[in-house]
Amino acid sequence: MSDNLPRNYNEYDHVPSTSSVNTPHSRSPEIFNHGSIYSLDSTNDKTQEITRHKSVTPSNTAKPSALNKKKTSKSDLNSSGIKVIRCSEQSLDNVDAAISNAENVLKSIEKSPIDRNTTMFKNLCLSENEEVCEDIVLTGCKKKRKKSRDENPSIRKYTQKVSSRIVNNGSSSSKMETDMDNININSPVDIEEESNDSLDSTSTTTVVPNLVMSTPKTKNRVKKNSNSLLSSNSYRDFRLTQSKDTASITFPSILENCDPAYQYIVSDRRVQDFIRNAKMMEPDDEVNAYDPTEIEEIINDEIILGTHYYLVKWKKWSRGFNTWERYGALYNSQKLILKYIDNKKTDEHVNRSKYVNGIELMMSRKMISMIFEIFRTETGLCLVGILPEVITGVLNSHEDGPIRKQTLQLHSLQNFLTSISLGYFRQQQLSKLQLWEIEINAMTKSSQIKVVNNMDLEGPPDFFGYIKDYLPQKNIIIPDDPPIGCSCRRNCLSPEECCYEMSGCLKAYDNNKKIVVPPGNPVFECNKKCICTEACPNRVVQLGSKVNICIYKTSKYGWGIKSAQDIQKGQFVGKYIGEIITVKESEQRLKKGTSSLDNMWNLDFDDSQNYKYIIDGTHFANFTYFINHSCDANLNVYAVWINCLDRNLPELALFASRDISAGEQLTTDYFSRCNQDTLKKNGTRCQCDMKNCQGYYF
Ligand SMILES: C[S@@+](CC[C@H](N)C(=O)[O-])C[C@H]1O[C@@H](n2cnc3c(N)ncnc32)[C@H](O)[C@@H]1O
Repeated sequence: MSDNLPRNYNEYDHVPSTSSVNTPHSRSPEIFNHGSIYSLDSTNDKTQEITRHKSVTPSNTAKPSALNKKKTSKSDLNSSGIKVIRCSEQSLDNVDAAISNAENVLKSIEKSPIDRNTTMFKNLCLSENEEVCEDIVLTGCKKKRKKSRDENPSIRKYTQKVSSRIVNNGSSSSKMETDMDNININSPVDIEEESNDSLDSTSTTTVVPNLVMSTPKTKNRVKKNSNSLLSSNSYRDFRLTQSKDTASITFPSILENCDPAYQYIVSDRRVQDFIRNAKMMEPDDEVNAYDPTEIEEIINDEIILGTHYYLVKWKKWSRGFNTWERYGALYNSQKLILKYIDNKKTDEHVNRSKYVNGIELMMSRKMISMIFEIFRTETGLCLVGILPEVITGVLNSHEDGPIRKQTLQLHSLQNFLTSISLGYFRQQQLSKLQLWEIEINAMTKSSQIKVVNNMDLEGPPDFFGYIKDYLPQKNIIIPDDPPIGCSCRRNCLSPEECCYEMSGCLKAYDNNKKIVVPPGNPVFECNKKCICTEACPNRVVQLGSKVNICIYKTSKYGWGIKSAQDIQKGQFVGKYIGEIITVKESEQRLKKGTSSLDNMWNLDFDDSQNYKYIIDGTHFANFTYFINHSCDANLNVYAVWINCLDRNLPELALFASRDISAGEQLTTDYFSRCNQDTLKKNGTRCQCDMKNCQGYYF
């Protein structure tokens, strides 16, 4: 989103608006005219829980895992603190096999760079890594003191250390101990396989109400092939058993969740040297220099063997994927280099220490892309499995033999190790995505959300706080006490004067809870003062979405969402939420550039001139944050009132505008929510590729 930061803040009238969905025939609900509603002395006591994702912290990634530390005796350590395993004859055979396989891979890359045959990588796998993978186990329920709502911070920061995240409150119980003991997180290889599972739409909708997640204190080795928390199945089981209790789950740190072989490789100084030298093999390619618009910042430089390298932070790639690039590859990015040099003069120390996390990829982005292509398969990305002792053998082997052979070996090794390193990063990425998925699902009541990135190595989006309800600015109160409700018979199936009628509006839903009124009609659901139950057809948005969705990386415009099941026309899909801020505050945020226009909606359903509030989803939102624009969108937006009857504070609900098949991307029409007059002047190029694509959106 960083490239789409606000344009001139005077374009403020582009902020998505709900007024545009208000048809000329619809009118403000009568209930709005009861002045008393607006002077209700209700307080907004909704303390909601928020998880905030941040990218992995330098200290997390730089530290060797506890796992390795435990297994390594002092005498085994070499200068880099890594256990060195002497090669047996068999290992040396493996070494030869490794090198010849690496060479085959190299040849295949050269011959057919687009060939994504997985067997190349299967060949590269010298042995199954099951034996060396430490499975990580959930430690089972520890009786935790119940936390009151007041104790819970309203905004919690998510770090990869996963420090004590309270997902919900409740009483503790010993029942959990037995249930939880069977839940574990499998090896990364298992995770990779499971990451491509599709969501089962028939899965349970039971919520995890009381869950405390914490950093690992103990780690047990568990049986191979045991259930993985990270698989959809065990996750569902887990959710089913924990309905009333407080559970303690020990999460592995990201590093610990990686195959030790990978950790071993990327932290070995000699391996780093190999990879570093691999850069020297690339041509100094000024013709194909990178497009500077892809680069966010240059953050470090180093001279290696007489060649000047720059550490590049790429737009839309997290810092873990900073790469070292030769000057030639940055030929068109002179301005960025100058800017870096300028910054360096003024703030060298901060600049240098800011991003360095010890395991930056010591290779160019081109090399990453090339090797990354080999990892990619039809169904996702595959990984290399390898034993640490094999790597040791490979590393040691190049020291003997004739020079020509050594050179060849070195060449193969460089590529081989680069591939392995990428596998390591893939593991890290998958772990991060899975942890984020768990966090999101713990906050999502009735549906399941899957997170998938098979496009590149990026982890969860940075700086994104996941919330489940509006987050009002400090001085804004969202009333939660409607003055009136209906008393229709048969759960409103025989309406006398149902809520929508009292409000002078149309009946929005049919008896199957599908929306039937066109966009622009206000929706009045039954509220807490009504006598009807949840089965009432006029209670839909308030019960939460039942649609399983997948947040995934698209090939064209970053993250998006797609349906993980078939959706029927009129079905409720989700609420657009974010911070509720005043118009003035939104102007300031846009001016300062701290919020993005792309993520703002005016709450101007009732009055497009004098509305008070804006939803700002830039920093806090739910999955709807990722909805992309399409000129042929399949979701419509409606303003819905439930327990808050303030005309300025409707909920924004998304409903399917047609039948949608599983796997289809879910989109809205950004046009429908902004001032059409100035569109062309300020439009952003649209890449929806629909037949009716207008070529741009606001
Ligand atoms: C509300 S965000 C949607 C999530 C976003 N794709 C992401 O990765 O965070 C809107 C941004 O997505 C991208 N986007 C959405 N729809 C698009 C479209 N039809 N064509 C091009 N870019 C689009 C633009 O970068 C836009 O600023």
